[in-house]
Amino acid sequence: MEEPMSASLEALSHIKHIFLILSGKGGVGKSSVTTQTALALCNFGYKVGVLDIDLTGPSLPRMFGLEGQSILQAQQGWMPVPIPVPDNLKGELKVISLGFLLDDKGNSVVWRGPKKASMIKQFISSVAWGELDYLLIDTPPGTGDEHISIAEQLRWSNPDGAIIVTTPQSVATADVKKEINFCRKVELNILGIVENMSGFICPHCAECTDIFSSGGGSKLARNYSIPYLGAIPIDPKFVELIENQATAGELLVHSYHESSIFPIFKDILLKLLEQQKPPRI
Ligand SMILES: Nc1ncnc2c1ncn2[C@@H]1O[C@H](COP(=O)(O)OP(=O)(O)OP(=O)(O)O)[C@@H](O)[C@H]1O
Ligand code: SF4
Repeated sequence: MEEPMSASLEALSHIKHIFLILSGKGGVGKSSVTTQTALALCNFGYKVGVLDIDLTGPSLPRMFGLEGQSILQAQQGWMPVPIPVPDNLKGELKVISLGFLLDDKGNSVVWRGPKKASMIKQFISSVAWGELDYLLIDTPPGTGDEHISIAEQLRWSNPDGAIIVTTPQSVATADVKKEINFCRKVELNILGIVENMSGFICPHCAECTDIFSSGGGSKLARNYSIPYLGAIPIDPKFVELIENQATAGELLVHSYHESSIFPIFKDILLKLLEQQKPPRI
């Protein structure tokens, strides 16, 4: 067995809980679920850090309305980009993403495995998060180099586990099962499955209608003996809130709690918190 990674352990030593967010396929809403988990936890008054290890397509700067921001290098390490939260929220939010380090902020990188591994190692060992209640790690789709690296980096850090995001259409595919098998292979606890884009919230009357099949997520969870955390419908208002940040400068964090998706997500979060391990510190 490898030696414990002391730099990683030290950097994460003031963090109570660590969640990873995984999906078998791209575009199922993994980054949206990461974003909503962070916002909902912040609404509950927690200190939250978000680490984006999707190196080839970092989308969190856009989701949080932070495009164009940069990471500062301080004596303690890389300083995460803080999100200004409204006064009525007691929580804190900060983000680290490769997107903040790229010269052309809209750009992405094409790196081989060792370079990705080295970047992830640096993200885990060199960020000065300070005290956090939760660190959320958004991963790329599938089970590639980034997943192997992060599992290795967190091996001695006792993360709470992974949230697996799927859609009703992709729930039956081999991709989700691969994700479950990956977690079992690297001994990463599975906190539960979230079914995203499950039904559609009408922007006129807020009625939720099932467009595709539903219930696949809960069936899959039952089959694999994994907790089912719940379903999030497609909410055009949520997309609008994300897009508005760029045009109106109205950050998602200020208006998320007013969206119809927030009460739904709050229930998912409560179920998720039931699955978490005792605090690491
Ligand atoms: N529940 C939802 N309601 C409305 N829009 C959603 C919902 N979930 C995700 N979306 C939208 O779908 C698009 C894809 O979502 P997202 O970027 O979160 O997926 P992803 O799985 O992280 O993709 P990738 O891993 O390929 O980057 C985004 O534009 C997002 O705003
Ligand atoms: S969902 Fe039904 S009630 Fe709502 S606007 Fe559409 S048609 Fe009308």
